[in-house]
Amino acid sequence: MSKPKVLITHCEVPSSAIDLLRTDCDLIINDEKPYPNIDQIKAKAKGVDAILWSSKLKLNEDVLNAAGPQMKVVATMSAGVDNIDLNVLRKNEVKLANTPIVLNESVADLAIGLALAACRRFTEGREIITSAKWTFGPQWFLGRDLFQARVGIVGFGGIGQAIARRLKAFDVTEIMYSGHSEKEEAVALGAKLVDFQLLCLQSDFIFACCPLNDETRGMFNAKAFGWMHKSAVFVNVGRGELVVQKDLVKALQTNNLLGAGLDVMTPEPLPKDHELLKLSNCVLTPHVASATKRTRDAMAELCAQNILRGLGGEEMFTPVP
Ligand SMILES: O=CC(=O)O
Repeated sequence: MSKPKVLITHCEVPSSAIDLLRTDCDLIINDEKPYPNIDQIKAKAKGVDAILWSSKLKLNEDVLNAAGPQMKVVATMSAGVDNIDLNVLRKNEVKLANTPIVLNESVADLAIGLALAACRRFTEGREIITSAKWTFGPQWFLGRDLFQARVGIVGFGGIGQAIARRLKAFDVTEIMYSGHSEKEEAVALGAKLVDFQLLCLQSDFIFACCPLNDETRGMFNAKAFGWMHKSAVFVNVGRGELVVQKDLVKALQTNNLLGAGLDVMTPEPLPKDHELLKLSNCVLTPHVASATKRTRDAMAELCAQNILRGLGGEEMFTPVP
């Protein structure tokens, strides 16, 4: 019996995942560097039974059509599925799995890193050194503490909770979160459900880590930044489109926020002359919150296991409903 064909959309998917798939599947691996475009992916997708999708590109009807009706399983190497047309997958009875949970700790680490980098003014500090403006004074270059701060977490899923666990070690005064319903896990973390406006009004640090969907797109807009106080720090490890970016730029330019730490932005990659890069009170990382060796290996292996289970007709470990 012939083996199922699996397309791996990026040649740098960790080898431990490739090894898991290799025995039972014929693999087609995209080898374009640094990453393939959609036409290159579509060309290789023809006739495959499953795809390990390691790409920020849109997985839509075109891709499914290019693959053909036999294609029944997609495993995306990401927690977010906002680049995947879920309706089209559903309509074509294609099973989808993502990689939640395994990346929570790495993303939470980076979120805390960005919060500290923003509140202690890392970007500005480096600029001061490189422009030979380093001086000294008891009031010079003051930042704010995460210690004893009030913190708001928007999106209290696995990542939000991992951030909250780290915040306990910083002795924060209060952890608030917003969302649709009270989370059981919040009790042990001493986190309190509040509405989004109150969270913005009362938090010294605001962490955005919710999924991007029609409800959350653009929720951090001029109004929300207006609710935040001038000494607040905004951190985004969710998706750039959660934010109306021009409103954030304005809030930072006018010092209506102390600072921002962003792992995600719009567009990605960000052009090198973008406004965000001109702001001393903004710390940026290039969408790498899950980019540690351990986590990327775990994400890839989970994708491989999901593909094997999906192709074998078993329940996948982390199906997207
Ligand atoms: O952004 C990264 C992810 O969704 O895993």
